[in-house]
Amino acid sequence: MAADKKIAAITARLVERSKPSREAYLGRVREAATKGPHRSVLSCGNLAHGFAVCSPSEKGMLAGDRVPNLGIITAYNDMLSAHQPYETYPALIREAAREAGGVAQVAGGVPAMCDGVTQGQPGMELSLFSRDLIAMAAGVGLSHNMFDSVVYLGVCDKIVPGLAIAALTFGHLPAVFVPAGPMTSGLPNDEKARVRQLFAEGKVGRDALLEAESKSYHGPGTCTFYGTANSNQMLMEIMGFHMPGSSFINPGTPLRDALTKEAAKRALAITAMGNEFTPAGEMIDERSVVNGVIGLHATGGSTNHTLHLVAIARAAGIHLTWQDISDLSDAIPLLARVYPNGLADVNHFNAAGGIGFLIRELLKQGLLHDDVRTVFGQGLSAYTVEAGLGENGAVVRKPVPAQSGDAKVLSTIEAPFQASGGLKMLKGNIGTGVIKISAVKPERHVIEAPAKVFHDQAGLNNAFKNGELTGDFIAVVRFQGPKANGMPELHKLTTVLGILQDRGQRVALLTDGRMSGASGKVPAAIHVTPEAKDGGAIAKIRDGDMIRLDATKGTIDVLMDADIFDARIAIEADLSDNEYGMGRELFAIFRQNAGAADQGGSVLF
Ligand SMILES: O=C(O)C(=O)C[C@H](O)[C@H](O)COP(=O)(O)O
Ligand code: SF4
Repeated sequence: MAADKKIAAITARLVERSKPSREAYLGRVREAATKGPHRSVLSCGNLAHGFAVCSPSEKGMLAGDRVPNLGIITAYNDMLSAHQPYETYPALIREAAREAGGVAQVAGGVPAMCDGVTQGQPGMELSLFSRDLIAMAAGVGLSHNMFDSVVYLGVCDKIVPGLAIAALTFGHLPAVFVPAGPMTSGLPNDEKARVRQLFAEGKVGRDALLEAESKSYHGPGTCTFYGTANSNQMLMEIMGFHMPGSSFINPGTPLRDALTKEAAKRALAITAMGNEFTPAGEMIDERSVVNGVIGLHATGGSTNHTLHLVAIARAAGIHLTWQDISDLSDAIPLLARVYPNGLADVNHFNAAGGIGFLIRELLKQGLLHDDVRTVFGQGLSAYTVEAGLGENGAVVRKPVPAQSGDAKVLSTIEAPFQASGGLKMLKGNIGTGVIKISAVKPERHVIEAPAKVFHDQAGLNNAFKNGELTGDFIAVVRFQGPKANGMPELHKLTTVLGILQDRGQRVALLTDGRMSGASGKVPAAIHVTPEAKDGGAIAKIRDGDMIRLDATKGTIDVLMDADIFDARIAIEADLSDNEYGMGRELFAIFRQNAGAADQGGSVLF
C-alpha cells in the first residue's frame, strides 16, 4: 500500500466505488482461467485449422497439452513510424518461443491510425473510435482460443489503449506489451513549432516547412515529443505491462531485439501452465490504475488519457473518474520537462534516467503503490532500473543512477519542477472539462475574455487569415464531441493561437473536442461535457459572452446571471458534412452510441 495517505485514500475510494463491477469482472476472469492449455477445449477439426501452417514439430507440440502457445496481436503498418519496426517482430518472437520450448503464432492484426498523418484532416474523425475498434479487432484474433498468453505489439495514441482494453477483456490470459521504441532525435520539437508559426504568418514557404517537418519526423520509431504515444509507453511500464526499462530503447538496436525476445519468453513463463501465473485481469487492479495516473501527473502526460485510462480501467471493472485524476494531481509533483512541457525530447528523458529514475523518486516518498503485480513479478521497485546488454547478448538490468543525467529534464522528488501534476479537472456552468497546465505558463492559468464561437477548426483558421482575431478572447470550438463528429484532436489550432499568444494577446481554447498530447503552451479547456450535440451548456454560449477559465481554482464559467444563461436554448448544428467521406459513413453507429468524454468516449462501456 502506498505510504502517502492522500494516495491511499483516493485508491480506497476507487476500490469502494468499483467493488460490484470489479468483483463481477474477477469472477468472469477466474471462471475463464484454466490450468490449460486453452486449446484443449477445441475439437480436432478446430485444432487442425488452428495449426495447419505450423511446422511438423510445432504441430506435435500443439497436439499435446504440455506446451503453451503464445498469441501475437500486432498493429504493424508502414503508416506509423512507431509501428513500422513491428514488421520483423513476429519472426523474432517465434524464435524466442522456440528457444523457450513454446510456440508462437500471430493471432491477428489490428488497425492503427497515425494521428500525425490525419491531424487536421477528415480522417481524424475516426481516430477516437479506432481505439474501441482496435479492442474489438484484437478480440477477434484472441477468440480462436488457441492461446495461453499474449504479446501486444502497439505504441501509438489509440492503439495501446485499445490493446489494453482487449488485454483486460481477455484478462484470464497474461499480457505483455512489447514497445518498438522512439525515433532517434531529429530537429528539436520547439524549432519545428517555430517554423510552423513562421509559415502560418507567411514568413516562410511550404518548402521550408516541409524540410523542418521532415527533419523532425525522419525515421522508424515513435515521434520524440511527449504526446499520447510516449505517455502510453510510460503507462505500460509504470502499470507493469512492459518489461522493466524497455519503453524508450530505440528500434533497430541489439538491445531492442533482446528486449523483444525477453518479453516473449516472459509471456510464456507466466501462463497458467507454469508456476508464476499472472493473468492480466488480476495483475491490473485499482493500485495499478492509480500508479498510471500518478505517472501521467509526474511526467506531464497526455490529456487523451483522461479518456483512455478511464476506458481501460472500465475494461477491468474499475470506475476511474476525472475527480480521482484531478485530486491525484494535487498530490503529485511534476518531475519531467519533455516537449511540450519543456525543450527536451523522450530520448533526452531516457538518457537522464528515464522511467526507472522517475519511479524510484516517487517511491522514495511513497507516491506510488509498490505492492503491485507486474509481468516481471511482484513489486514496482523492480522497475527502478535501466536495461542493457550482457556479454551473451541477454538483457541485464542495473539500478538507475543516484543522480539525474540532466536536472533540467528529469528532477528529483526533493526539487520538482512544479508542486502539482499536469492535469486538472474544470467545473462550472459550462459543464466539466480538463486542462493540461504543465505546459502553460502560470501567468496564463486564469483567462477571462469574451467568447468567439466556431463550429469547426476551419472557422477559426479563416478568422485568423482575415485578421479578425484581435484582442483577448476565448475561442469556443464546439460540436467536436464524440457524438457530433468523433471528437477529433484540434491540435492544428495550437499554431494560430500560439502566434496570437506570442503577440501578447490573452487567448484560450474551450472545446468539447480533444487536443493532441503534443499540444501545450496555449491554455485549453477540453473534453467539455455534456457536449454540444447532447445539448450541453457549451451550445448556449454566444459571441461576446464573458468567459472565465481558471485552472488554479478548476473552474470554467460564463459570467452572467444564472437564470438568464440557463433559460437560453442550446443551439443545434447541421452536422451532415461529418456523416460521409473518408470512411465516416462506416462509423455512424459509433457516433450514435458514443459515451460521454468523462466516461471515456467509448461505444464499449
Ligand atoms: O500525442 C498525441 O496525442 C498525438 O496525437 C500527436 C499527434 O500525432 C500530433 O498530430 C503529431 O504532432 P504534429 O506533428 O504536431 O501534428
Ligand atoms: S506518435 Fe503520433 S504522429 Fe508519431 S507515429 Fe505515433 S501516431 Fe503518428
